[in-house]
Amino acid sequence: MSALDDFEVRHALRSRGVLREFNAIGVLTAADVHVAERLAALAGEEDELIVLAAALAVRAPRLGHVYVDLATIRETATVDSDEPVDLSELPWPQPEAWLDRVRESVLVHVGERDAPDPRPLRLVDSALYLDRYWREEGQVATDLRALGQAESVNTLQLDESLDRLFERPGAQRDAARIAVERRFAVVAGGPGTGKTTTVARIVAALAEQGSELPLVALAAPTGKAATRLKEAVHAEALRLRAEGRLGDRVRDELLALNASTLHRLLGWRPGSHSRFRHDRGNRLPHDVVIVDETSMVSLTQMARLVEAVRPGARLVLVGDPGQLTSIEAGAVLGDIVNVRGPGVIELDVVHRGQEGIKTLAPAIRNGDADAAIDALRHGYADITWIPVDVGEPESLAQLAPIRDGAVAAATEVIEAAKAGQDAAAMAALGTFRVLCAHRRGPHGVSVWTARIERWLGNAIGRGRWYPGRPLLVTKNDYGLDLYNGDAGVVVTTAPGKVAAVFERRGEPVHFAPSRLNAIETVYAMTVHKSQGSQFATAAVLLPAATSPILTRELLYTAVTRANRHLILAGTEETIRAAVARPVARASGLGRRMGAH
Ligand SMILES: Nc1ncnc2c1ncn2[C@@H]1O[C@H](COP(=O)(O)OP(=O)(O)OP(=O)(O)O)[C@@H](O)[C@H]1O
Repeated sequence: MSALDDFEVRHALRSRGVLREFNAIGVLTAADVHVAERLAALAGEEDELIVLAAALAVRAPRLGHVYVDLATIRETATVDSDEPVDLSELPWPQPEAWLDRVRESVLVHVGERDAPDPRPLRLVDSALYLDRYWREEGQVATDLRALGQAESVNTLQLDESLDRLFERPGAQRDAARIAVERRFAVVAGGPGTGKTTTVARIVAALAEQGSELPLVALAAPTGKAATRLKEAVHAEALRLRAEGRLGDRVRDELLALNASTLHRLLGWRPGSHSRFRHDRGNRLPHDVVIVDETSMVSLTQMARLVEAVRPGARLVLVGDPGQLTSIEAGAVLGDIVNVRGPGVIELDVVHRGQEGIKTLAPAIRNGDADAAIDALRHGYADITWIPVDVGEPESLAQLAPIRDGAVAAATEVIEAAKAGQDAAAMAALGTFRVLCAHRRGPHGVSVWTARIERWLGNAIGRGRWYPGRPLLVTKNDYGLDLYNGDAGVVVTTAPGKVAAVFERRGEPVHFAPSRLNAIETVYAMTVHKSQGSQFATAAVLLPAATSPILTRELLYTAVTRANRHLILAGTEETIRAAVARPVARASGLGRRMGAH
């Protein structure tokens, strides 16, 4: 029994009746119960049902929700298990009576009004928030509303810029117009719809507005996404100049742009998760802040960002609201896009990619399971569908395309690594990746990593740092400039010597293996971790249809990781279950921004 299990059991034994049952079945962790009991003890709250409500409010952000809806939690609660678990047997309180008691608690402020005395919980209708999240959500809504005003622009110049920068009218050109005309704009769209291409043209159009060059910040939640954004903007600048659609001055301005992680932009301070150098009292100096991959930005990160944007500056959020949301609480991009405010525009024409994936991805995103199954059955050259449950041992024989692909790609990586060809090894690394929903269990990353290593057999060298070992960084390391999700590979540098190679600004960078802290072998990775990356071939292994992690966003994110070829292993039942289950994150941002 692990220390954690031990703690769970010990805790369950100490807790009181109702909480103990919720803990035992897996709805509440020991930590949820512990925090709620501490809050109650400090305030002298003894009502067990209030402590239960508090523990569910603590649990919510752990699962990505901003609050718990006490009126519906009985129907919506799930536990992370491959097996279906019946939660209806739990002693759920009757919602009306429960809410009446919660409203009276000393732990709880009721309603939207600011209150002088701090209390840890906030109840708005039937939504129970940890006060911190209620404040952050309100702050983001207020700051975005304040930003969302129109700007005075030189319309003649803007028309001229847009006519020159865009070949034809369409959503991309509309997005650029909006981003110049308004201080807050959102450019939403799936992979290959031209979001990054449009960013370059937005900056160009803004630069052409005046003689003063605006100070532009490009940022993304991960280092990898930031690098990609910068490279795409530079490539677009060179292309536009070559086509005679951009002057030298603005081309140079675009080429001088760097991109950073959001953490870096805000001035992350060691030892602090939530405090940054730039905040409401010390705003960012930039005139324009552009954030890519915004679907991965949590409510807390967004709160820190929008308070740091100075009044009068512009904020442009770019991302794909169909993808998985941030690991932490909130579904900020989706909420903002759903409000459909005047600054929001969706790009829907896909300019890149293969026919099959281009047909399958929107079917999933639109929740059309029949169309998704049709696309899989159609026989497109870029899709291989293996309709089996990969958790069943007898399915292995049918998974030969995955074995062949994984072994071929890994062999190429190993050969390049042994020959000391770092760039070639990095390139081969991006040609194939197995993606799983879970980390553990028969459908999980651990089992598949071990399986691929077995398939490779003697091709893998001895020891931990064998040439060709594919690496994944699992924690941000600001000192080394390596970030969670960065992929690298071990390469021979001299006889008997190796280095871990990662890519920085398009160039291979070497690190001594001993300097790396949180690192894993990455023959397979979770779909969550793969967000923001694409692979020539992605082999997606779906979990059982009953897995609570299986959602529409997970399937959509997984299939859109494939650039040229998708191998999808999962039964029709599993695919239909995923498409039918959009992530329903409890979040009040849309309502508080003045939607519906
Ligand atoms: N209007 C257009 N006409 C033709 N090609 C386009 C157009 N817009 C973009 N493209 C091309 O489509 C490809 C994808 O564009 P881009 O990388 O900007 O998309 P994206 O939405 O940022 O996708 P991702 O998020 O996957 O990177 C690029 O090769 C780009 O040059």
